[in-house]
Amino acid sequence: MPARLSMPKDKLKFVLLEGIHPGAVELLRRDGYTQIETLPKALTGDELIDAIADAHFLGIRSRTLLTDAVLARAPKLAAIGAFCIGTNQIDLRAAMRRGIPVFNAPFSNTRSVAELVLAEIVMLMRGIPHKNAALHRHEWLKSAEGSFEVRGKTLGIIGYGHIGTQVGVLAEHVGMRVVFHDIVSKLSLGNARQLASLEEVLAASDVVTLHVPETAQTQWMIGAAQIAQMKRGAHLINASRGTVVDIEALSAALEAGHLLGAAIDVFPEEPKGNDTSFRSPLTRFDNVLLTPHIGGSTAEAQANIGVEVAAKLLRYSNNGSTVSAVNFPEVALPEHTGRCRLLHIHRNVPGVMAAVNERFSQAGINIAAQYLRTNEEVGYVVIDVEADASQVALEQLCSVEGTIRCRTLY
Ligand SMILES: NC(=O)c1ccc[n+]([C@@H]2O[C@H](COP(=O)([O-])OP(=O)(O)OC[C@H]3O[C@@H](n4cnc5c(N)ncnc54)[C@H](O)[C@@H]3O)[C@@H](O)[C@H]2O)c1
Ligand SMILES: O=C(O)CC[C@@H](O)C(=O)O
Repeated sequence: MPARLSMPKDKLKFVLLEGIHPGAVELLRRDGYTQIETLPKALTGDELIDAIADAHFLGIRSRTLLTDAVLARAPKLAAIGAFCIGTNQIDLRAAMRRGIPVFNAPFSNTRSVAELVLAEIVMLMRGIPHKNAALHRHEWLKSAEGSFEVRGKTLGIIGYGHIGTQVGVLAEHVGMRVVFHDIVSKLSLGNARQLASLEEVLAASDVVTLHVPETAQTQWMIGAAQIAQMKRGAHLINASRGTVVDIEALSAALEAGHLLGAAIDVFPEEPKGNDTSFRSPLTRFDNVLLTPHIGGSTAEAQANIGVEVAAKLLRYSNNGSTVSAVNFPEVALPEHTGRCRLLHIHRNVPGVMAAVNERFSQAGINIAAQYLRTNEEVGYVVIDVEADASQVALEQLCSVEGTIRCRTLY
């Protein structure tokens, strides 16, 4: 039996920004969704608000800022797909309070970032950025000065999560010693060692690479004091978030020769798209390898992310499942063939579920199945009823005090 949604699939609008992989569009179309708007870049201000005003599903990457004020202007928004790992660009709590689950791709580009970082370690240790820049200016710098093998050197990883662990494994394969710092006690892979503090890792490493998320704690966590704790002649790599490193402090350390080089993929201010120019104090340094936030931008990663996140949005739209949502109670759901499925998102306050069940009972509606998950603020209940009861059931549900959102799938 084909799915009957609260709105037919061809009335539900997807808006996909920031050049999301065409595989996502293909998957949505194959599932019967026809209203899919795509844009190659991020939007801000009125342009963003206009684009999402009547969207039911929104797909973004790292450059679209979704604040509570922006979400308030998207009253129909049912879910957000972050087609990347980081979700710091979204006010996750505000989205949750508005009944909007957010889905991401927690590891589809992990390997791509790790491979880039491994390559950067080798490039930096050999002084390649500097020599490459010189050759482009017709200067011949054939010299072994400042050029080292990575074998036997120490790599310090800050943030030993999905990416950090992969980087550590790859680095050990080329003979590096790996130490790391994480706020959580972690299982070390290979011979990696968790040191007692950030300071110890900074002091022990020939190359320091950052793989923390953007949080209040990680904002500017590498400043002048931390760089001073690094060995003279060490290298710094940042492919995490631009707000983790104080760029002025990094520039000063490069200027003073305290650091021999750096590879930076992420910046405090990044252009919204490829038609915008890039400015940074780091462009003046030959020994800094600059990349335009492409750690995760490989054909493989983008194709996988496109399909992974689109599939999560489809599952929520068609089935109600919130499994792997980053900001929402997770409800895993079986198929509901032959029945009508109602989704009810409510404030998690006493009496809501009692009111739901009482109303169904008074209206003589039999509940075939009920699934409930809550967190400290929000409850998400999914109720299956016989198809002929769907309209009455939806009316009953939507009028319960504390309701944030409700809709019917069948
Ligand atoms: N450059 C790119 O294109 C690119 C691609 C993917 C991800 N990223 C960034 O990399 C980040 C890390 O990705 P991941 O998949 O490894 O995330 P993850 O959540 O698997 O790992 C992050 C690790 O950092 C640790 N951590 C958190 N706060 C810390 C702190 N204050 N000090 C030390 N450790 C801390 C966590 O405990 C965790 O182990 C993402 O959040 C994203 O911002 C960038
Ligand atoms: O593709 C992007 O814009 C972000 C990539 C990366 O920073 C991520 O968080 O996955």
